[in-house]
Amino acid sequence: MTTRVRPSSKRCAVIGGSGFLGRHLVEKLLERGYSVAVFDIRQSYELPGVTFYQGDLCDKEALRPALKDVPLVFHCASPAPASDDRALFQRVNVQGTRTVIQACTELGVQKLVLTSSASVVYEGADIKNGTEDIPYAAKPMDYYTETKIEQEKLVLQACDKEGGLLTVAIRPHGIFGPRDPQLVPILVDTARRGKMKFIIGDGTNLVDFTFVENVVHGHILAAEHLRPESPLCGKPYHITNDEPIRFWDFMSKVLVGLGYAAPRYHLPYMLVYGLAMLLWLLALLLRPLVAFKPTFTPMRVALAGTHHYYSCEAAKRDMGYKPLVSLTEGISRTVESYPHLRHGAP
Ligand SMILES: NC(=O)C1=CN([C@@H]2O[C@H](COP(=O)(O)OP(=O)(O)OC[C@H]3O[C@@H](n4cnc5c(N)ncnc54)[C@H](O)[C@@H]3O)[C@@H](O)[C@H]2O)C=CC1
Ligand SMILES: CC(C)CCC[C@@H](C)[C@H]1CC[C@H]2C3=C(CC[C@]12C)[C@@]1(C)CCC(=O)C[C@@H]1CC3
Repeated sequence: MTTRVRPSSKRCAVIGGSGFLGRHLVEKLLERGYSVAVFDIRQSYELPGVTFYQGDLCDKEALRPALKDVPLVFHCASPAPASDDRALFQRVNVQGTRTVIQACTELGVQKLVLTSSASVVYEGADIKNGTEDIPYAAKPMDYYTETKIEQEKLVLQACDKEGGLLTVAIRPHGIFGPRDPQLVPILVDTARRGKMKFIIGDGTNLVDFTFVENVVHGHILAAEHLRPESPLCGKPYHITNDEPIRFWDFMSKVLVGLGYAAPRYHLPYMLVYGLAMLLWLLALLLRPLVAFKPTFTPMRVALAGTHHYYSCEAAKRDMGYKPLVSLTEGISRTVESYPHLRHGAP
């Protein structure tokens, strides 16, 4: 007779746990008494209570030891959204997620919490207080979004209430906070190159930016409320700060907090969007000869010039979600965490 070890309910695995969100999630899980297995293609830190497994999530054999005897798995790995490598996105976000689901099923994992993205419904037009029933983007604006849609569908369809794997997807938007590798660093780099003088459009567009600890809180609540009888099974949930802010006010607060000037001069949205499209095409055509990556991609220009904020009422109703850190507090903690990016820092 073979005896299966009953997994401790305070054990979990975080795929992508070396990343920005993943590490914040791991730290909070440890605080809450979980022991954590981190699976990632790279190891970026060491912490007591964490066992690291280094490997590619597309490789089921590599995944197995990390997910063995673990009842709860968080999947928050993805290639960086700024990449334009379509094959990589397909391989990791789509094929890799299939592999994760198979491994979870074979190993008897009970719950899988996916980090999806609110951008799965965004295609460049305004979204105001968007709810989870908005259809997926019919024309995703980039490969990242295209594959996040496929990934979310795969995970939600894998939900099996009859004793199998339970799944839920968290859709954060505009995550920011200490150690974020993209939003603040890209913003500061653009400012240092003298390109953050302009406001794209009239500057009144409202957007969600979500402090990383609130995103973590949403993930843990989702995991703890996911049961066969709960409404969470097979559903996506927006997790935001519930404080939409003008895109350009947020950018200005971060820039000014770090000692840079706030953008002042307005440029027409359609003009900048057209230029971004042109640059993107040029980069594509010239790729065999020269590699250049425009800062102002069509996706970024659209995000900077349209409304995109989402309702988190469903998360409040079904899992008792409430943001723990306000936008003002989140911005000030973020700014303080980047002394090396301050204006004039060596
Ligand atoms: N940063 C943001 O504003 C938003 C992020 N998200 C989602 O949140 C999740 C986490 O994003 P971040 O922490 O910002 O990114 P990140 O780049 O800091 O972390 C992603 C992690 O995934 C790992 N990874 C990538 N490919 C892998 C592979 N083949 N095998 C194993 N590990 C692999 C990376 O090494 C990295 O540690 C992603 O799923 C992303 O789509 C969703 C909405 C907004
Ligand atoms: C150059 C400037 C116009 C903009 C600089 C800031 C941007 C780098 C960020 C502003 C909104 C951010 C954002 C994302 C990445 C970084 C920004 C474009 C995501 C695309 C990250 C992945 C997601 O799932 C959605 C995010 C939306 C907001």
